Amino acid sequence: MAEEVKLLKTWSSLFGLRAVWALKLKGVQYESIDEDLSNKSPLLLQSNPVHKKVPVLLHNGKSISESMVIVEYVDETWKQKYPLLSDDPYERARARFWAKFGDDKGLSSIWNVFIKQGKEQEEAIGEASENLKFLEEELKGKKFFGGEKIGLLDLALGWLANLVPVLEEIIGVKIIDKKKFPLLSAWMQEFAEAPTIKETWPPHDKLLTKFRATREPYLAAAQPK
Ligand SMILES: N[C@@H](CCC(=O)N[C@@H](CS)C(=O)NCC(=O)O)C(=O)O
Repeated sequence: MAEEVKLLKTWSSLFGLRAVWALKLKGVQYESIDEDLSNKSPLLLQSNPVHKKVPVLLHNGKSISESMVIVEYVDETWKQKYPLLSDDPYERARARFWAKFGDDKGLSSIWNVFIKQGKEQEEAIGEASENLKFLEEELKGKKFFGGEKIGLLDLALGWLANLVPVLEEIIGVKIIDKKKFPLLSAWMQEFAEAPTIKETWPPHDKLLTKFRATREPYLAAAQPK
């Protein structure tokens, strides 16, 4: 029986990209369905009734939500090609730990650099740098977080390579400085240049427009009344 694989996402969702990358690295054929998040489809509401968010993977009618859950599901379901996690339980645990760290601490600290200004932004830069130092350390002796090739943790942290240069351009502040974070900077380049990643990278100009608009309400709220 032919498999039915569908992915609900948006063009700009960095979480959605994790699922796209996992499916593409595995060579899984799938139908991509772009959602309008201002008018969510009945399919999205039915398949992710708890969070009502993209991405959602639909595999032979079963729905799987949360990007990193999807990445692991894809890895376990299409085992033969391109394993995303090591066979070693300790390595697997580390990859999952840093993936969670990236979402829990990394993303929010970098987002704060983007939306804050003045002293608050300086504090956020300090916090983001402390978090980035851990990731720089994790890359020692490796080309990718997964070792010689892209693995689960690279997909989890792909937003760093994808989003941070856009945010930096908008605010005119360097968050991942080459001198301070040479390994992370080299990784960002290697990751972005990998064929599967490059072909799915959202257009830079479109991201700039989207994130400029996303920042506007934060700037307006900071204006003295
Ligand atoms: N933790 C979720 C986050 C997903 C998420 O935040 N998706 C956003 C798009 S980037 C969304 O669907 N937002 C719609 C909403 O919040 O109503 C994951 O990893 O999948």
